[in-house]
Amino acid sequence: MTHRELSPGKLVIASHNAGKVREIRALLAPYGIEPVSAGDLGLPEPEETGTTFRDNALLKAHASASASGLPALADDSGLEVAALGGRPGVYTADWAERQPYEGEPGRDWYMAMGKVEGLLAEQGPDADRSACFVCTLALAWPDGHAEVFEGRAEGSLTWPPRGILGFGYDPVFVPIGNSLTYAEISPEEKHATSHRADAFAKLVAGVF
Ligand SMILES: O=P(O)(O)OP(=O)(O)OP(=O)(O)OC[C@H]1O[C@@H](n2cnc3c(O)ncnc32)[C@H](O)[C@@H]1O
Ligand SMILES: [Mg+2]
Repeated sequence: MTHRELSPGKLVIASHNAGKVREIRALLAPYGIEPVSAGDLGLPEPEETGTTFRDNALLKAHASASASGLPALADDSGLEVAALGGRPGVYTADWAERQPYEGEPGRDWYMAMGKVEGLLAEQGPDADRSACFVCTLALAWPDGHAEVFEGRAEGSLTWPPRGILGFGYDPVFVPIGNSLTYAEISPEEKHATSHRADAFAKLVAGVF
C-alpha cells in the first residue's frame, strides 16, 4: 500500500474519550503535529453504526475530517475476551451505561468490568481469563482518502480492579509478562506494550 504523507500541521483527534485523547496526544508529541480534539472543535459524536473496529474508526475519522476540513485521526478500540467468544469487542463502550457524573456525561466503567467478570464467573474458577485489547486507528483527509492501522495487546483479566491510572477497562487488564494492571503503570510503560502504541507505530511507519 502506498501511504500519503502527513506533513506537519494541524490534526483533529476524532475522539470524545478524554483518556484516549490524552494517550494519542502523548503518542503524537514527538512529531511536531498540533493536535486539536473533536471536543475542542465542538464536533458532534457520530453514531457508531459499524460492526467492525475498522468500520467505526473510518466512520469517526471521515466525520471529523469533513466537518473540520483537516486531517482527522480516529481510534476505535475494545476488549476481546477469549472465553466470551471475543465479546464485548466492538461493543466495549456500550457495555458501560451512560451516567451523569457531577453534571458531566460519563460511563460506568466499574459496572462494565463487573459485567465481564460476572460472565467469566459463570464459567467457574478455571475459566480462561485471557483477553486482548484491540485498537484500530483511521486517518482520513478532507478529500475522502483514508488509511487504517491495527494494533493488539495480549494479556489477562484480573479481579478485583486495581489502580487509578489510565481509563476504561485498564484496572482489570494485566498485559502479558507483567503483574501490574494498565491502571497501575505509568503512561510511558503502558505505551511500551499497548494496542494503541502498536497501531500508532504502524501509522508512523506509513505516514510520518
Ligand atoms: O468513540 P470515541 O469518541 O473515540 O470514544 P469511545 O470511548 O466511545 O471509544 P470506542 O467507541 O472506541 O470504545 C472503546 C472502549 O474500549 C475501552 N478501551 C479502549 N482502549 C482502552 C484502553 O487503552 N484502556 C482501557 N479501556 C480501553 C474504553 O472503555 C472505550 O470506551
Ligand atoms: Mg465510541
